[in-house]
Amino acid sequence: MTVVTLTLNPAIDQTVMLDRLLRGEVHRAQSVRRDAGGKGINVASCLADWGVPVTACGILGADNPAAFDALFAAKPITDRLVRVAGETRTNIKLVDAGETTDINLPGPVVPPAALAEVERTLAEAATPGTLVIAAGSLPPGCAPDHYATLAATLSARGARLLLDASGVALTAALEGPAAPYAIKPNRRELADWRGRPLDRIADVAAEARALHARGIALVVVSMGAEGALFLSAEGALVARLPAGALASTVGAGDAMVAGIAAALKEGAGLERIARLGTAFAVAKLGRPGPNLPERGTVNALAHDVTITDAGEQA
Ligand SMILES: Nc1ncnc2c1ncn2[C@@H]1O[C@H](COP(=O)(O)OP(=O)(O)OP(=O)(O)O)[C@@H](O)[C@H]1O
Ligand SMILES: O=P(O)(O)OC[C@@]1(O)O[C@H](CO)[C@@H](O)[C@@H]1O
Repeated sequence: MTVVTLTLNPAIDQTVMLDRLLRGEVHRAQSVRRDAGGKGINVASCLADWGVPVTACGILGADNPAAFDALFAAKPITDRLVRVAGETRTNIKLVDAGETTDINLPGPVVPPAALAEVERTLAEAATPGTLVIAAGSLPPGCAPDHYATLAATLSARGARLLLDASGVALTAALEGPAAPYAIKPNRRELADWRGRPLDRIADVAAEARALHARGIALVVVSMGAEGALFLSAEGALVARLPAGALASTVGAGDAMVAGIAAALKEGAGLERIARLGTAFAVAKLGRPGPNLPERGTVNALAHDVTITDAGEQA
């Protein structure tokens, strides 16, 4: 199974470590780092660390590609990103006491010709049987139903879409004519879409079941420190693993998506998907940037994941 990521709104993540974040105050940062990012890029980076070669499609600003060029030189990621005039956005991540405050910029306007070029490269890469992981916000210039259209195109081509989106892009995809193969919203994104709080895990499971009934084969809802719910035709599980020291929570959800994709590539069932997704996420939490430790460490974490039946949750 070939794996392709689609990142239409990548970012350079500028992570600033602070002792304590105080609104309105002057802060002296402990340290700062810059990583090539954006959800699909982070997924590609984690998959590459696990040993899965991946093709990265999408958009990149032509004026500041250095961090991305370095990532693609260091890891087995085939760069099929379409260059557009201007800069890739820089997103600010303020980390204090393990908590992250995100300031995400809108990103540059993407011209229609560039989007058409992305469609061409994606059509070449997404042969039948391919898993396409579309992740992150849509840039200005992109139609809000872009992912909904993509779900239909890929399904007609015999490729599968794993979608990690939020807001109107997620709503359009969930309510469009073709269901994505899999989705990974976080709990808040799912609650925003549903228009009601999902305070109990039973509420999350009920929404996931309803989405599965609409044709989404695999529904994963990440819930931060509470773990994640995994639901498919095989059943509904909650997977949890306590994290050690948190280096940065940025991209934990993307690492989980990478773990899900790695398990799908193995042809795994729901429990292995839940174990590997959780292990990737927790492994990433211990490191800054979209990076995993070596395979043995991730496998040991996967072994330690606690799996419970979602029906047993309050
Ligand atoms: N503090 C934590 N302790 C243990 N596991 C965690 C913690 N934070 C995140 N995780 C793991 O990482 C997974 C993904 O985290 P989260 O739900 O925050 O995703 P997200 O909101 O999509 O993140 P992001 O957008 O930053 O990538 C969780 O389902 C859980 O398995
Ligand atoms: O603005 P979006 O596209 O929703 O999210 C972008 C982003 O926050 O997602 C990644 C973490 O998941 C970061 O690398 C990046 O800055």
